[in-house]
Amino acid sequence: MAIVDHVDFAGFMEGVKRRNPHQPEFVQAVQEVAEDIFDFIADKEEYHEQQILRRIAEPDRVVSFRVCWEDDSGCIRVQRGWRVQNNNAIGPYKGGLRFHPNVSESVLKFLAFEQTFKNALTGLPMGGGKGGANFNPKGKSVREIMRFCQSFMTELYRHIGADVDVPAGDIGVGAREIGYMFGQYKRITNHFTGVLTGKGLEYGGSLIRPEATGYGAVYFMAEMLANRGHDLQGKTAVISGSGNVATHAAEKIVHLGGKPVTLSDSGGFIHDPDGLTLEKIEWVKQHKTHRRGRISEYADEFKGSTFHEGKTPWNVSCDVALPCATQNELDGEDARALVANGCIALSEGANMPCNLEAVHVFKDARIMFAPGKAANAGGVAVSGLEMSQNSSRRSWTEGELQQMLKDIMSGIHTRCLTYGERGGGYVDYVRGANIAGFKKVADAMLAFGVV
Ligand SMILES: NC(=O)C1=CN([C@@H]2O[C@H](COP(=O)(O)OP(=O)(O)OC[C@H]3O[C@@H](n4cnc5c(N)ncnc54)[C@H](O)[C@@H]3O)[C@@H](O)[C@H]2O)C=CC1
Ligand SMILES: O=C(O)CCC(=O)C(=O)O
Repeated sequence: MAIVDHVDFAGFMEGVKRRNPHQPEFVQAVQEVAEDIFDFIADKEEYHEQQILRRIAEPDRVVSFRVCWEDDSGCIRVQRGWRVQNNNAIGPYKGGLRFHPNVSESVLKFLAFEQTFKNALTGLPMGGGKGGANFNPKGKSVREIMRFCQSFMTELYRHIGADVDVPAGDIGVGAREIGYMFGQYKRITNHFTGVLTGKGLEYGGSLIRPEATGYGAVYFMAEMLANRGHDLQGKTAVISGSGNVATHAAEKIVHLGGKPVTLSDSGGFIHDPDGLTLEKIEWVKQHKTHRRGRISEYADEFKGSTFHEGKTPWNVSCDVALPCATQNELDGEDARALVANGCIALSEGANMPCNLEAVHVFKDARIMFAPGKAANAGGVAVSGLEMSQNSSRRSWTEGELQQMLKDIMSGIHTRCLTYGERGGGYVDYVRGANIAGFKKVADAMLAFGVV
């Protein structure tokens, strides 16, 4: 007879905090999931007996390594790199790489943990991982970026592989950085395999991967609205960030008849009451990816818009909101302001942009709230499709991929409904996403026994 450790939610979280001291982001991500899972597994003995949640909340491994590189003045710089391989129960580890000064083991563990549930929700066979370095690309020359990427891959290459772990981009890592890293992987190993996604189209990349996360977050928003008899036509959207996810979310809002009115970066936000058009969004894309400029310059370029230094856009009145910058960028006070100003739906383009208090405010107000693990899964889903195209040595057309992305986002929405419907038309998407993602990974783990 097995000894079943029926630890309660408080005891479980106490253990997570004790085992992961000084890792607030990781503890926050585990708590958000555990709040729902404890309720779900209350009468499911095998999940307790096999300690499934405890095992998912302990990464399979965390690899940390030194990254040395030489700057343009000949000085040697030393950074720390990581790859967190959280769980590969349903497929090879999969998740992005982040280069940002605030990257830490805690941030990457939270992202790899979230990624495990997100990837399961897509319905594709991908486990969860995440990596990166505390490297600040801001102000670095192109040569410095290249040397850093090469040095990073010189260590990372031994831990990854097309059937082992397949990284991609995230904050600070776009097509340029993926190119430098793929080139270095190929040079070291002499293997041309689908070891990274987000690659250029010339060397194995997939159409619509750059657009997929932002478009997917808006498709998910449209699914939630449709479920309550609404659509995006004529809706004002407040968006944060001005990178890959934010600009493509703004673009899709325009395609679907909505009006995005804000974007932001770490310096502040711009407000354009007339709405960002496709031309204005293209200017932002060029400004950020090629000129590497600040969002404040938008207000100099486009009459009628204003820049708000050091502020976030959550006090601007809107119908829908898409936080697409970074974790914990929206707190309880911001959430109350959004609800008071008439926001009816929020879709998290970024990973964990809303803190726990904000999530509770949205749930209490019963607005439509899509957590990142459901809403921003379009990016990793198209990465999964890039892996399929690489393995089968073929390329799907843009039309085929657009349809697959839409179908995947719609499938995620349906999976959320299965466990999230709470009566009276209200759907708790956080609960729905957590339980649907957990169940798939947990059932695979049960099949493997104690490993
Ligand atoms: N790129 C992808 O496919 C996916 C990205 N995500 C998440 O979306 C978010 C944005 O990622 P990307 O757009 O890819 O990165 P990016 O590097 O293209 O853009 C990041 C944006 O966030 C802004 N930002 C960074 N720190 C900030 C801060 N402290 N305050 C305000 N703004 C800040 C930057 O100025 C930039 O506009 C991240 O949370 C990322 O993990 C999630 C799923 C997939
Ligand atoms: O495409 C991928 O593998 C990475 C996506 C990612 O990092 C994320 O979903 O947060």
